[in-house]
Amino acid sequence: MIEVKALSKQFGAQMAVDNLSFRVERGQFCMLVGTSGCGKSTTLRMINRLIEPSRGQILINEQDVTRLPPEQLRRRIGYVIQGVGLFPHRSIHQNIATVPRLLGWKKADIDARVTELLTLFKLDATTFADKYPHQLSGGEQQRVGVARALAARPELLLMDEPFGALDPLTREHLQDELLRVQQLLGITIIMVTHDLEEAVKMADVIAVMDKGELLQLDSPEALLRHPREGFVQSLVGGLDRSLRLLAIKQVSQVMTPLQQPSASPAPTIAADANLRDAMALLIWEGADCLRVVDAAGKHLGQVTMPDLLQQGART
Ligand SMILES: Nc1ncnc2c1ncn2[C@@H]1O[C@H](COP(=O)(O)OP(=O)(O)OP(=O)(O)O)[C@@H](O)[C@H]1O
Repeated sequence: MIEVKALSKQFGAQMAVDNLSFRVERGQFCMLVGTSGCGKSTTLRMINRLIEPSRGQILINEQDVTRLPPEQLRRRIGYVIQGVGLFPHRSIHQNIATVPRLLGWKKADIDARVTELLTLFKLDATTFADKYPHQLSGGEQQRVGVARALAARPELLLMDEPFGALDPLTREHLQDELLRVQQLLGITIIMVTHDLEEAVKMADVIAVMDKGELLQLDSPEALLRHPREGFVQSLVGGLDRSLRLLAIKQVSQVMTPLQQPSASPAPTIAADANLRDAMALLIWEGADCLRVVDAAGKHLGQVTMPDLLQQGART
């Protein structure tokens, strides 16, 4: 869906991005990770032409967008940055309506879209539409920032450390929201983060960059199990690699049929919990088996300590 070919950006003598090539399919969530200054933001900003590439091509649906007028291109691409960048003197409604208005949508369509997006992000439309950004919490502002970026149904959403300034709980909550919305809308996302945890949790593919170059592009599991020697290995290869592997799978993916109930009933865990949480619960409860339940509390199966040890092991 989006393909970057031999993309480079030179600032004076410095190669901020050096001969970068990668492809992200429609509906995929791609994370760009790497240390500070490795060229992640520059890459993102070349895709929506806030920065002009020195060399290379960017194809969206096979069309070379480096030849399109930047304003026209940016209306097809949503962009969310850390700290949101909402217009302070415009209401939440006006903020979200920005691009649809530029595109000349009818008022009724704009109103309906604003309400739809606020509802999607669990913000009550009657309460929030007429508020101003300073009347919202950081987490609410960030949700509005994402809603605004999605307003005109862009084919691609670019996000530059969108949750970087939030406290850990709000951050986790918004990560879950974004994943839910992404799955619902099937939108393609490229997001920059310096947080490997966030990348592993959310991405279909992770692109690891260092000094302007792409070192590895892989699924979270492949990256954790087979990191390229050198920088990628030092980035992902800590002792907690096994726990990160557990964090990317859901309990429902590894559960087995429930055995006969034992004398002391096993603790329960939700089918959509991840395996790291299951491991934590087993340790905390001093148990060796958990019963897996759905949202209604119905028993679906079980996971055991040996199942989890196997999933987190080097293979
Ligand atoms: N407008 C500019 N003029 C000159 N150099 C720049 C400019 N923008 C970025 N750079 C340099 O290019 C390199 C890559 O910057 P970039 O912002 O893309 O890195 P990053 O990986 O996003 O870093 P961070 O995680 O700290 O945001 C850095 O060395 C930076 O100093």
